[in-house]
Amino acid sequence: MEENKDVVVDSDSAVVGGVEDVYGEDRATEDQLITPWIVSIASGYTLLRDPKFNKGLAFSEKERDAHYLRGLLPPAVITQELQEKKLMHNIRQYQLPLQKYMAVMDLAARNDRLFYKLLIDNVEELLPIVYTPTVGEACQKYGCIFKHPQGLYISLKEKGKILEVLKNWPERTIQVIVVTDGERILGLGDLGCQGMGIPVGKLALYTALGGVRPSACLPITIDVGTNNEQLLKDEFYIGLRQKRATGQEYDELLEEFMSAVKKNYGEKVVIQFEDFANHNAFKLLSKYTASHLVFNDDIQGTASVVLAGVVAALKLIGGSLAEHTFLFLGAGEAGTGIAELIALEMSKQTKAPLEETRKKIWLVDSKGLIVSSRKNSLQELKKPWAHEHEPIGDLLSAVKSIKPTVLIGSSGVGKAFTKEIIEAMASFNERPLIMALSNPTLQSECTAEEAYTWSKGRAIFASGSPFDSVEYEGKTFVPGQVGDVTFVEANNAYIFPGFGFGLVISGAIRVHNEMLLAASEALAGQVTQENYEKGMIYPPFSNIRKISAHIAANVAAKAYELGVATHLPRPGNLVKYAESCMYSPVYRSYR
Ligand SMILES: NC(=O)C1=CN([C@@H]2O[C@H](COP(=O)(O)OP(=O)(O)OC[C@H]3O[C@@H](n4cnc5c(N)ncnc54)[C@H](OP(=O)(O)O)[C@@H]3O)[C@@H](O)[C@H]2O)C=CC1
Ligand SMILES: CC(=O)C(=O)O
Ligand SMILES: [Mg+2]
Repeated sequence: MEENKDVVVDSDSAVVGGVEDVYGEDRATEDQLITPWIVSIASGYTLLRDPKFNKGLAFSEKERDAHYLRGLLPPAVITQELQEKKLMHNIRQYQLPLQKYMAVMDLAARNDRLFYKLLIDNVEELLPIVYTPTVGEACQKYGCIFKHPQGLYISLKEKGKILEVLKNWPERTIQVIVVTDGERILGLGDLGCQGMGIPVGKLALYTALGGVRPSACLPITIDVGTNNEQLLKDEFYIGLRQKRATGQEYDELLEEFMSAVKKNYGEKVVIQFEDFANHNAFKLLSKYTASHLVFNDDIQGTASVVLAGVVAALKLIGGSLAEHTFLFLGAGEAGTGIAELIALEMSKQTKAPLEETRKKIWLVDSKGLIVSSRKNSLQELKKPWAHEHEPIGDLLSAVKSIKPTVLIGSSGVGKAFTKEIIEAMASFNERPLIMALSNPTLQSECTAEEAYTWSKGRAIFASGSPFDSVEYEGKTFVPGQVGDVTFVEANNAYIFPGFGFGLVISGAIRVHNEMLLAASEALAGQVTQENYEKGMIYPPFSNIRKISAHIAANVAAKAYELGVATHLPRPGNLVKYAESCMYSPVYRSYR
C-alpha cells in the first residue's frame, strides 16, 4: 500500500500537536502534506487581516461586538482621520524615499481604504513616493523589497494556461488592467519582472486620482525574461532567469494573453500598455487597437498631457499652435506619440493636411536630426518626421539651425539639455517652452534650476519628475513656480486616470485619437486664470480628482459621439455622473 503522506494522528509520533490541533497542522513534520484552509466569512481575525475590509482601531464598539473582534484590538477607538494623521507622521520620520515607499505599500497590504485616503489627501507629498521617481528605485530593488504579490505574474511558464492564471486572481469584475513586460521601465531600461512596481503604482493612481474602485484594477507583469545581465546574476531577482523571448515566442504569449483577457473580462476592460520597449509597444498597439479596448500610456497618454501643456502655454507665450516650431530630443514612444498628436491638433485647427502640419515638428534621435536622407534606414515610426534638411549630428546644432520655440526632451538621457542649448533657446525666444519629460529625476534632460538660471528666468519649464525648491539670486523658489518659470509635472499621470475612467463610465469598447484630443482639451481647460497669472501651464495636482472628472466626462462625451460607448442611455451631465461614480475611501459601517 502506498504510504499516506497526509497528516495522520498517531499517538506514538514524536511530533506533539498543539492544544485542539484537529487539523493536525502542528503535528505535521516538514515532509508531511497539509491542507491550506480558511474560513470564508470575514469576521474576527480574518476581518482584520483582509485589506479590503480592515479598519484597524477605527472599528466601532458595536462592530467589535458584532464581528467577533473583542480582544483582538486594544480598547481605543479612533477615527480614520486620526489614523491618517498618525501614518503621515510615521511616514515623514523616514529619511529615505524607498523606506517611505515600503511603509506606504505595507499600508496598502493592510488597509485599502486608509491607503487610498492617505494618497488622495496627501497627493502632492505621496505622488513622488508611489510614482516617479521613487517607484523607479523600487523596481530596481524589487527583488529585495518583495513581500507579497500585488498583481499577476504571467511568465513563459504559464504559456497555454493564461486563462487559468487570470481566474486565480481573487476579483472577478475587472475594469482596468495595466500591463508591462518590464523592458523599458521609465528611463531605467530593462528591469524584467521587477517592472511590476509600475502597473501597481499606475493603478494606485487610477483609484486615487481617477476614482476607479481598487478591486476593479488588475496590475499584470508579463515575464518573457530579461536582457539585464545584472538582474540575471542577482540572487534576489524574482523573474525568469533567461534572456528575453522574442519573435514568434513573444507574439504567441501576448496573443494568448490578449484573448484570455477578453474571454475572461469581456470587451469593456481597459488594457493599458505601460513601459514596453518601443519595438513591441507600437506593434501591440496597432495589432490590438481594432479588436480590444487598448491604450498605450507612453505613446498616447503622454501625447495628450503634453499637448494640453503646450496649448495652455500658448496663453503665456502667444501665437497659435501652428505658428510654433517643435524640436524633440528622443524619437521613440513618447517623442513620436506627442509629435503626432500635436500635428493632428494643428491639422484640425488649420484644416491643413497632416503631412503639412508634421513639417512644423522636428525630431532628433541617437543618430542626430531625422532628415529625408536617412529615410531608408529609419524605423517606420520615424519616417513621417524625415523632412528635407541637411544632416545634423547633435542637438545644439539642430537647435541653432531649426530655431524651435518649443524644446521637448523624451530621450531618457539625463542632462542632455546643456547650458549652451538652453541659452540658444533663450537667445531667439522671449519665452522658450522647455519640457524635460524623461523619468525618473536623474534621466531628466535638465533640472528646473538649470532651465531657470540658464534662461535668466524667461523659460517656461515643465518636467516629468518633480524637482525640489530652488535657490536663485538669494530667493527660494518652490516647485510649481519660480518667478516666471514654472516647473510643474508634465507627466501622463494627469491624463491616464481620468482617461481610463471616461472609458469605464461610458462603457467604451475602443479608443480613438479624437478621445485623446478630448482629454487634452479638458486638462488644458482646467488651468485657471489664477494659474496662468503664476505662469503655470498645468493645474495644481491637489485638484486632480476634479480634473479627472472633467477629463473622464470629455472622453466619455467623445465616446458617445463616436458611437463606441455602450453605457446607455447617455447620462445628461457627464461631469456630475463621473463624480458620482468615483470611489470614496471613507470607511463604511458594518451591520
Ligand atoms: N513625462 C511623462 O509622462 C513620460 C515620460 N517618458 C520618459 O521618456 C523617456 C523616453 O521614453 P520612450 O519614448 O518610451 O523611450 P524610447 O526608447 O521609445 O525612445 C527613446 C528615444 O530617445 C533616443 N535617444 C536615446 N539616447 C539618445 C541620445 N544620447 N541622443 C539622442 N537621442 C537619444 C532614442 O534614439 P534611437 O531611436 O536612435 O534609439 C529614441 O528615439 C523615458 O525616460 C521615459 O521615462 C515616457 C513616457 C511618459
Ligand atoms: C511617466 C511614464 O509613463 C514613463 O516615464 O514611462
Ligand atoms: Mg510609462
